[in-house]
Amino acid sequence: MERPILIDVRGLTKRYGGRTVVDHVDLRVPRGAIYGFLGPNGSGKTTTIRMLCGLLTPDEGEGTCLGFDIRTQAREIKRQVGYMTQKFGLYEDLSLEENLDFIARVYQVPRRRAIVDEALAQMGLAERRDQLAGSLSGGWKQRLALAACLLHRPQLLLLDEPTAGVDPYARRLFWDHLHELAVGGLTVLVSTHYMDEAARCHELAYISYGRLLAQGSGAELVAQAALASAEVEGPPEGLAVLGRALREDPGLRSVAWFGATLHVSAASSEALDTALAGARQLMEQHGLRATPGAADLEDVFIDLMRGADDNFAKAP
Ligand SMILES: Nc1ncnc2c1ncn2[C@@H]1O[C@H](COP(=O)(O)OP(=O)(O)OP(=O)(O)O)[C@@H](O)[C@H]1O
Repeated sequence: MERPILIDVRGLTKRYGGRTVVDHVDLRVPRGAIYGFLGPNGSGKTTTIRMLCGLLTPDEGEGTCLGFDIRTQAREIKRQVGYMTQKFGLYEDLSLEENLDFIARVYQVPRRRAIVDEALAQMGLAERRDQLAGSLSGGWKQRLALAACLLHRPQLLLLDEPTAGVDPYARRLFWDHLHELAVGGLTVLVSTHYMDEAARCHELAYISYGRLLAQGSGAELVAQAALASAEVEGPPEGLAVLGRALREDPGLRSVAWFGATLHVSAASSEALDTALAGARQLMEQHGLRATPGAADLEDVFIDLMRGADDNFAKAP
């Protein structure tokens, strides 16, 4: 069964001082989706997310979020949105329970005490309820922040780089929790720079210089990009020499160390073969071997980033 569309917008555009920072973006997000926004710093991810949920009015474009008009019904949308910003916005010198209780009061959450208890239990924070928020590690702070923005039972959750600087295990727990919430019908828009997080999203949008360059599931984006890849193995000194040589080759899209191997990708298998054939002598000299590899999301995003046209630079 097709899931209902929760966000449906067309032509979203935002300009600041003559610069178009979001440029005619179209998006459809189904209910219960975890939708990831990727793109370089300053590419317009946060601005797009804020326009989608009524926090910012677009200069052009139209559409609905949660069935409400993003231009005229922003107030109704905001009531049903939970927003977790990049900075920890809770009170460090209040306990976990006091923080949640305070937020619940601000939102006038009914059955406040029961809801706060439930939130502490759900996030595995109950045992730490009396601990000061300022004494939590990064991963626990993120969990507390997530608990806080869910207290008023939003339909849509906006997460702006929610786990920056958090260790992989805490990140995994955080994401497992997001998936459980999504199964329950919550829709999540999340911006991230982490490839492992991108891979955990149901759908992705890649934005560069305000333009939506690619959209789809991780597997679809990898297939659409149709990059050809190879892994080169051998002595590290040889790989370093080869890496420097291949980075000068305009036929290649990326050359990067993956552990003890060099990962090379190109727009087509012909381009990859040509580049490796050109380096054959160097590879033989250093005892290096190339085997076919698989392009991944990181290759696709690096490729999109390098191919993007800097329309910001062209602004008057
Ligand atoms: N209120 C504002 N006034 C002027 N320029 C702004 C304003 N808000 C954002 N911008 C500019 O718009 C562009 C897009 O910013 P945005 O925060 O949406 O990018 P982002 O992709 O979320 O970046 P990051 O990954 O660094 O968080 C940037 O160049 C930024 O400087």
